[in-house]
Amino acid sequence: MTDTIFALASGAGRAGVAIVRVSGPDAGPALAALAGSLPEPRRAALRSLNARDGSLIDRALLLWFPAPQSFTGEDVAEFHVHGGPAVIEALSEALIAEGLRPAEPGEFSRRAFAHGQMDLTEAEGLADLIDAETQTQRQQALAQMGGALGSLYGEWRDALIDTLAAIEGEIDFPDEDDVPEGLSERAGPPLETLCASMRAHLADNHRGERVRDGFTIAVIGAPNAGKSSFINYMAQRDAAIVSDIPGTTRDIIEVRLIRAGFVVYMADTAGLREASDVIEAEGVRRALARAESADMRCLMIDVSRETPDEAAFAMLRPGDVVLLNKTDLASVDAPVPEGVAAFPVSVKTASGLDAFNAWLDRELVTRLGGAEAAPLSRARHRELVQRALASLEEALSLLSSRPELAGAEVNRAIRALGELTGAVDIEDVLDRVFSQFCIGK
Ligand SMILES: Nc1nc2c(ncn2[C@@H]2O[C@H](COP(=O)(O)OP(=O)(O)OP(=O)(O)O)[C@@H](O)[C@H]2O)c(=O)[nH]1
Ligand SMILES: [K+]
Ligand SMILES: [Mg+2]
Repeated sequence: MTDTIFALASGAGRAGVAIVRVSGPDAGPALAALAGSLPEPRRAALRSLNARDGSLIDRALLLWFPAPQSFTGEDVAEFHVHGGPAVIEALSEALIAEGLRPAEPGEFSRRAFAHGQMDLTEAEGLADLIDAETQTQRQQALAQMGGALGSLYGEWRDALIDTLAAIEGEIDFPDEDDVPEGLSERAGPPLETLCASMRAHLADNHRGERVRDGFTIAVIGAPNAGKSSFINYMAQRDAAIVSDIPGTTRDIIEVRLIRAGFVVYMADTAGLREASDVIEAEGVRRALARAESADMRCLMIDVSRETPDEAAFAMLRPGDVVLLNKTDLASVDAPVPEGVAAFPVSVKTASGLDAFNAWLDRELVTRLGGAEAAPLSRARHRELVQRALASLEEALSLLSSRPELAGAEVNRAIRALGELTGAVDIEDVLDRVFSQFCIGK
C-alpha cells in the first residue's frame, strides 16, 4: 500500500499564500476530513479547514485532482492556505493526524515518473527549471522538461532494438550463404549512423553543462600580482584578503558571478612560487589543479615587477586571457601566446577592466550561447551517451566476426540509453537522481 505524502510546495517563510500538496490514496479522505467534503474535481473551492477537535485551522482555497489526471498520476489535493509558519504547522499536524507523512526530497516527481507522467530527463528538466537562476538556464530546462532530450534518446534506443533484432535473427537462423557479410550490410549502416549522431551530440563543448552548472575561470599568477584585488573587483565585495604581503591567499576562494546571462565561478588562487611552508605548498598545488580543470585561465601579471615569461605562459591554452596589471605604476608592451587575449589593466584605478569585461561577455556568448538550447545538460547524460557510443563502436568491430558478441554490445548500449530516460528501472539510478530534488518537488 502506497503512503500518502504531503509537503509545502511553495517557498518557506512568511507569504500571502502557501501551497501544501498531498499525493496518494488517502489524499481524498484527508481532504474531506479537513474540509467537510470533497470539492468538485479541478475546481477551486473556498472552505474552512478544521482539525479533528473541531478547531479552525484556516480558511483555504482547495483543489482536488483525482487520479490519473494529476501531477503525480495519483489522487492529489492542494491546500492554498495563508502563508504563515503557524498555519502551515497546524495544517501539517492535521494531515499527520489523518495518517499522512511528510514527503522525502523529490518524492512527488518520483511518483510522477513511476506513473509514467514524465521520463527521467523530463524530471531532471523540472528540477533544473525550479533551480534556474538565469534565463539561459530557464530556456534549457524548459526544453528538457518538454521532452526534447528524452525523445531523442528514445529514438536512438528504438533504432538499436531493431538492429539487435536483426543481429539476433542472424545468430538464431544463420543463412549459410550470406553470413557474415549479410549481417554487416544490414546492421552496419544503421549502427554507423547512430554512432555519428552520438558523436555529434557529444561534441557540444559541454555547452549545456556549463549553462547548467556554471562556467569556471581560474585566476592565477605570481604572488602580489593583484589576483585577490581583481576577484574582489569582479564580485563587488571583499571576498578575498588583499595585502602587500606575497603569499596572502592560500585556499581557493570562489566567487559566483552572473555575466551575459550565464553563471560564472571565478576562483582566486594562491600565488605561484616556490612555497615557503607546507601550507603554502598545498595552496600552490590546489592553484595548479584548479588552473588545469577550469574552463578558462586568467593569468595576472604585475607589470611593475615581472616581465611576462614563458613559464607562466606555458599554463595557458587558446581562449585564455592575460591581465597585465598595475599599469598605473608601469607601462607594458608584452607579446602573449597565439590565441590568448591580453588586456593592460589597473585593478587599483579600474582602468582597462571595462574592455576585459566586454571581451569576457562576448566570449561567454560565443562559447555557451546558441540559437537553440543545448540538449545535453548533465554529466550523467554525457557519461551514458559515451558508454552507449563505446559499446556501439565495439559492436561494429565485432559484427562480421562475432555477431553474438556484437549483439551483447548493442544490448549494453540499449541499457545505457534506457538508464538515461529511466526506461530500464534501476533503483540506485532513481535514488541518485531524485535525491537531488528538494522537498515538495
Ligand atoms: N598600484 C597598484 N597596486 C595594486 C593593483 N592591484 C593590486 N595592487 C596591490 O598589490 C598588492 C597585492 O594585491 P593582492 O590582490 O593581495 O595580490 P594577490 O595576487 O592576490 O597576492 P597573493 O594572494 O599573495 O598571491 C596589494 O597591496 C594591492 O593593493 C594595481 O592595479 N595597482
Ligand atoms: K598579496
Ligand atoms: Mg591573493
